[in-house]
Amino acid sequence: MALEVPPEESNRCVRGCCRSAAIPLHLPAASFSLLSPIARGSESTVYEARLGGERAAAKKPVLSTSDDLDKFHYQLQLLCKLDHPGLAKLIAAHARPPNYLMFFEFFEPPNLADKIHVEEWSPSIQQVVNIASYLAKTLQYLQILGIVHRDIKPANILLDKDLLPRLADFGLAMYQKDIKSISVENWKSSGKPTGGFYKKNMVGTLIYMAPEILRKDLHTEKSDVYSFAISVNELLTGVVPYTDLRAEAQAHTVLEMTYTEQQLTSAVVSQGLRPALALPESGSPPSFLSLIQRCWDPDPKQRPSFEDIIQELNVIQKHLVTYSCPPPSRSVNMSQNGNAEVHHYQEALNWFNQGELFTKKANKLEHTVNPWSDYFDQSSVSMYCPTLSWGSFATCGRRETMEDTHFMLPCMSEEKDVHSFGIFDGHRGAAAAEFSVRAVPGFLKQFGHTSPTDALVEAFMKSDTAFREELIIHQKSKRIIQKDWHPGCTAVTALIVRNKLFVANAGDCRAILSRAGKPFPMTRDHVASCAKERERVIKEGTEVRWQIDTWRVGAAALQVTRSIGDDDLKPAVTALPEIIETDLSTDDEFLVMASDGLWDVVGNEDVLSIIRDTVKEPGMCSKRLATEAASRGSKDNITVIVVFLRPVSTAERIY
Ligand SMILES: Nc1ncnc2c1ncn2[C@@H]1O[C@H](COP(=O)(O)OP(=O)(O)OP(=O)(O)O)[C@@H](O)[C@H]1O
Ligand SMILES: [Mn+2]
Ligand SMILES: [Mn+2]
Repeated sequence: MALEVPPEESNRCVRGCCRSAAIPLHLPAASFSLLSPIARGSESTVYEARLGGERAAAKKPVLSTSDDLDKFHYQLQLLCKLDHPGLAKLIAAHARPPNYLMFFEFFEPPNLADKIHVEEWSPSIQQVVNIASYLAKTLQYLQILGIVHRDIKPANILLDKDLLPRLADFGLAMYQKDIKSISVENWKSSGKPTGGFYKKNMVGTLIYMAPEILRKDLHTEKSDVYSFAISVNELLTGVVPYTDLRAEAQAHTVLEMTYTEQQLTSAVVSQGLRPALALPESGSPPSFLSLIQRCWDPDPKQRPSFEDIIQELNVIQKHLVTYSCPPPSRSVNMSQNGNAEVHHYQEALNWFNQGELFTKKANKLEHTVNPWSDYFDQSSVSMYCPTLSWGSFATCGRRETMEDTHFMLPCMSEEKDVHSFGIFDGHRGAAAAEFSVRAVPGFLKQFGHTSPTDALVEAFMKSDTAFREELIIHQKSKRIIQKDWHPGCTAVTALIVRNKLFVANAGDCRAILSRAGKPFPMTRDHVASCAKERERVIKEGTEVRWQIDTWRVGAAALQVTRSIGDDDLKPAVTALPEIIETDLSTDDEFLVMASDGLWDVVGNEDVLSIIRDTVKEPGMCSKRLATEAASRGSKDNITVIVVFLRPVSTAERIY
């Protein structure tokens, strides 16, 4: 049932200052009923209401002084002028004594603040960017009308069915022209923590206030830009601003003292304190993080406008779409099908192709047909010969994008006794992992005339340099817009030559052998929490700091200490692999290689016993391990390769 709107001349508030042609301003009492309260604020109570048979939200302000009444009329006038899909729309009002009420479109709770902190919703990067972009468009609409909102925070952002943001609470909104000077006192009176989430001694809205406001300067749309950035970062980190601070000196002081408003104010104003920015490892593109930082610049003039923000977010959105999840297990058997399978990954820059091209470009002449064929003494007839079967499984897991890649290159030589398998776990995008999955095996083949160890070292080092050079070329040619983008990947590669197994590792992927029924590690994790690695990185001139929960390397706060790519952290975060070599014997049942998505939640012993309980088919075993990791709560991409090293009996295969 539609609400009837009286003719415009008579559709006015009691004072006559608020008018509308579309929104009824003095509803008959019988047309609405207030149900239960949704929220009780310092200045109003919001009720769920029925209005003309529809659900609505009714905001009933606390009106104790004539000043409050003036504000009500100001707000109503302003709301009558607004119509935008990003707003919680005013649908009716009752602007006559004794009942002053505003009715809004109803949005199912929770609001964005409760969604993050009560429901503990952790949105994907795409969702965060979408919300930010939508919100920026709404704020640009307000800015064009000359309106500043002045109370942007997650508690004032409602969510529609599609989880798109609807900006609410125009209690502090003003026309820019009406703003003379706003004192901190005005702000405080409106501030209210949402639920019990803010630290007791912290005033709600204070944490979203730009330094110039805290200094009692004028509020401009750039102050809204600041609050926008604080809110977006809160969404990205899931952390209420300033309740979790990095181990920086200034932050320490604030943490250890009782957090008073004045102290926070002065830290924000004079020391440039800001909430902890999301880590690049969370998967946030560096360009997104840099945008947030520029939006909370101390100087309002340096902050981008909403128009700039919208444009930058557009580019980021496009980039995120390009790196969406490729179908799992796509790269399986690529050695046999060659280029045929490459095309599934359509994008401006195909890093798979780039990696493959590079190895061809680098060495057209010499391509070892039978790598390592004469490296081993042919005469030893009694030499043990493992019988291989292999399989893999790769999944995005809970992540939106797939940044793991892997290759399986069984029987890489004609003599059928040379095999190679590799996993690459990308960070800061999938580019390095996609490049390396082609480059590493490509280079490996070329070094068949050297020792397997040298070949592995060369393959890693060459892939690393080639990738970083390629990235720079594309940055120069403007095919990549982001200057500060330094993707990388960890890498593990196994090379089996007859009875010898070599595993090269850089980073935190892992390979273990099941040897005589016990796990036999073939890799060591290269992470900053390992003292030896930490010392090495520091010696190479890059800083390692304890941040949030662990040791992290450099400004990028990387947890791994070796990788391919990560140009900004070279040479400390080296691509030089650590190689472990062993002779295979009848004791060796199988080899398991996986990205850290598995090892984070499933230990070495568990991996062995899970395989023992699974049908002896390597693909099934891989899938079982990945599924187990997902069910144990792994938040990462998961890639598993299982290689059986002994003939698997039919009986074992079935049971
Ligand atoms: N249209 C709506 N639909 C559903 N819930 C709403 C709606 N409008 C407001 N709410 C809920 O009521 C809460 C308070 O609303 P609002 O922010 O407008 O009131 P306020 O008194 O100005 O609050 P504050 O003290 O934050 O200034 C919101 O955080 C939201 O949870
Ligand atoms: Mn509010
Ligand atoms: Mn308010």
